Order: sequence, then structure tokens, then C-alpha cells
Amino acid sequence: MTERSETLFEAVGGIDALRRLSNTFYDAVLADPLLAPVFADFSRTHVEHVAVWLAEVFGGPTGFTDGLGGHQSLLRSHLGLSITEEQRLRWMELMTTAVEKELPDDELLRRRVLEYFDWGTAIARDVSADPVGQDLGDPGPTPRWGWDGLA
Ligand code: HEM
Repeated sequence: MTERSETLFEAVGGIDALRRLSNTFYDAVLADPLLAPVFADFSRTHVEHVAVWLAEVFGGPTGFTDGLGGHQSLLRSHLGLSITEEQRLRWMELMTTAVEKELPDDELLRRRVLEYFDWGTAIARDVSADPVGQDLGDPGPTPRWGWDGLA
């Protein structure tokens, strides 16, 4: 067990840090030849929605569940995208660079955050193989990620 009392949300620097992370990451995604076509319908609200999702996952405010459709809606956003493993790995590579640029120089914190992304991108890839409109059932509440991984 890790003996750190603050949440990952607090440790990364709160919503402002997550907004910076999301911004830096999507700038890189949209400039990347392998990923840009996947994000053809991208809008800037995406950057904010991802920051709000991450805040909730990392133990901060529950804005995604309260106002953006929660876990079910997050999963539904990825239906039909047919994400390949090559695309998932590039996503991870660009996110690793963004984490190194935007998050505090704290090795354990960065490792936990990247472990969440590794876990989450595998789920996104899985769901993306199902067609748009697929009934996902009840996926349960938004997952929480802490100093010991999935809570
Ligand atoms: C932990 C991993 C991931 C998280 C937390 C995440 C988060 C999100 C969120 C919150 C949305 C909804 C955005 C909105 O409401 O505007 C979304 C949509 C989307 N995601 Fe992900 N995602 C992840 C992995 C991936 C991967 C691996 C890919 C592709 C390589 C991907 C591609 C997309 C696309 C194309 C959309 C729809 C974009 C749009 O048109 O707005 N995501 N994602």
C-alpha cells in the first residue's frame, strides 16, 4: 500500500493541470498522421471533456457523471472507431510525452497516471470494435484510480 493521503487529482495539480495535459496531448494527436484521421470529428470541447473525465477518475469532482453522461457515455464515444493496437500504442506514446511535459516531476505519480492510461486505452480499443449503437448494458460507475491502481 502507498501511504500518500492526497488523491491523484490533487497530486497532479487539479483541473488546471489536467486541462494543460489534455491540451498538449490533443495538439500532438491532431498533428500525428496515424491518429489524426481517427479524430476527424474532433471539436475543442473534447479537450475539456477529457480533463473532466480524468478529474473524476483520479478522485476529484464528479463532473463527468453529474453532467456529461458518466461511464456509459464515455464508453459509447468509442463505439465503431475500430482502434488498432498500433494506434493505441501511438496514443500512449503521445500521452507519455504530454505527462512528462505537464505533470509534476514525481516518478510514482507519473507511473500511476500512465498505468491508468494503459488500462483505459485497452478498454477503449476493445469497445471500439463494437458498432455504433451497440447496447453496452450497465458498465457500473466511473472507475477510480489511486496510488494503488484501480480502486
Ligand atoms: C484512457 C484512455 C482514454 C480516455 C480517458 C478517453 C476519453 C475520451 C472522452 C472523455 C471522450 C468524449 C469526448 C467528448 O465528449 O467530446 C472520448 C472520445 C473519443 N475518443 Fe477517447 N479516450 C481514451 C482512449 C482513446 C483511444 C486509444 C482512442 C483512439 C486511438 C480514442 C479516440 C477517441 C475518439 C475518436 C473520440 C470521439 C472524438 C470526438 O469526435 O469528439 N480514445 N475519449
